[in-house]
Amino acid sequence: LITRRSTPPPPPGPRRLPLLGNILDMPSEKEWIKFSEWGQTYGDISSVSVFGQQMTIINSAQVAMDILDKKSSIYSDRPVVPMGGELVGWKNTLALTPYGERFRNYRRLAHSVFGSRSSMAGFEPLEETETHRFLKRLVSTPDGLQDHIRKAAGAIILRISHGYQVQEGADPFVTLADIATEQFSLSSSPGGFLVNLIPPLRHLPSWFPGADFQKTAKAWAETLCQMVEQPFQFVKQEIAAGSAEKSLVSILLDGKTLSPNEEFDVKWLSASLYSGGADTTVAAIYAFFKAMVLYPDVQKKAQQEIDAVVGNDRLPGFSDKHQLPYITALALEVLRWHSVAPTGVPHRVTEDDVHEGWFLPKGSLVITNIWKMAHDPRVYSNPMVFEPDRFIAKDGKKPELDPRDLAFGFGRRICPGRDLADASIFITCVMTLAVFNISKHPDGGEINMEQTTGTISHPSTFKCLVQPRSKKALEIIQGDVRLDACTVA
Ligand code: HEM
Repeated sequence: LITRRSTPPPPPGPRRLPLLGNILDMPSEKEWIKFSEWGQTYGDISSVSVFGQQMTIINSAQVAMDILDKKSSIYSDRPVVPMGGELVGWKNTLALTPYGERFRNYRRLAHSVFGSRSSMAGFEPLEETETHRFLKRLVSTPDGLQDHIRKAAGAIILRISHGYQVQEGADPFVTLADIATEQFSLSSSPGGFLVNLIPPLRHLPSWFPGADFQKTAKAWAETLCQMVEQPFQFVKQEIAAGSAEKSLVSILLDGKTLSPNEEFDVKWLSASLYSGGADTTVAAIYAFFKAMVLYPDVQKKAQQEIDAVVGNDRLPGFSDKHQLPYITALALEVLRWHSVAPTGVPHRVTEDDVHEGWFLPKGSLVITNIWKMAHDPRVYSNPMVFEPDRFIAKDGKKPELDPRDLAFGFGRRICPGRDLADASIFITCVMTLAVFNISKHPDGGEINMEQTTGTISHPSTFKCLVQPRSKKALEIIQGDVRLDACTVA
């Protein structure tokens, strides 16, 4: 007699066809919309099967915490990405590195340098300096808003990771990193390369018909290598010359003799910050500008708070934050209103698990629908509206859920740059609003809440006017940039 222990069912979801599973149900873009519909139909935890692989979709922050935080020891691996991860080599960066020894080391190192609010405080002068430079670029060429945001985000990350100060105009490291990041995005998308859907293809030699991707992989691996190597060598030279600014790399290298393995970790971890932190911050800051165009009353209220607390004869800084509750709430609302990483980054389960009666097999993926969590009417009132007041307790009403509890992901893979992102968003909002008015461009047309598809999603492009608030504001922008060296304890 054969007794078979029956396996519990997978979480509910659209009907799976024999062989095909749910391939035909899968959205080709903006997955978060379809995933939200499945949430409505099947509940906060649902699942589909694609090429025999189960994908469990979580539509509520509470469920994500119950699974990814509380059972983090088995929910912290990443999927294998044949093209981007294996062939091009991005699996050496933190975001794609498998759960294991190297992963733990990366996280430990990252935490030691900027993993807490207090360690981040050492980078605040640098954030203020780079943001002031951003204001200067903006006043001289307001039409270049998107480029200026990108430059400022890259400048902050490269200073924190490598103590490198970007050049005005085209900067070689920023250009290189942006090319590599674009190649990452292309090489990790499931639809972009067949080898990502049919992994055994990765063993085809490059001369084989249809295996052109091998040549592309080689070229992109070279770009990635340059992106990792060049800034790292820069720090080594600076240390040798005695002129290194404090940065993640200089702190971890200075005065120590590292084994090749340890050096590998410092090198790849530092490069991981740019790919994880530049484009994400850009998307959030651009969303801030869009929100200010769409919500002039919010802008006015924010400026009134700055004027009352800071006055009009200096730029605000981090030291003013505790007196600026509305701006603090506004920065949180930026994070909630526009989901930078709408479907997070997939986690991979390393052991069979049963959650509330549903089966999540070893090797299956878990996707967090962060967009839905941030726009869930059960959690946020009028979720599509930009409304900072939701985060301020008033008349006995408690503030709504802090979006930092969901926007940065979950469990042991939670974004290690969250305090840095938080700081960058706050300082850009407050410094910009202190000296600029942001308004609709006369030939800007209709502005909507559209956002681009992809792991990192940007607000759709729009035109706006960015004008100094007064003559005095212009003087402040054009004043000297405080050149505080970074003071990392
Ligand atoms: C608004 C800005 C940002 C948002 C919304 C954001 C969001 C996220 C999310 C959702 C994840 C995936 C978490 C998970 O797997 O559950 C993540 C991972 C990551 N983020 Fe961020 N992030 C931001 C800024 C940054 C910054 C500034 C840095 C670097 C300094 C950074 C570095 C990383 C890295 C390296 C990972 C991979 C972590 C791992 O796999 O262990 N991020 N981020």
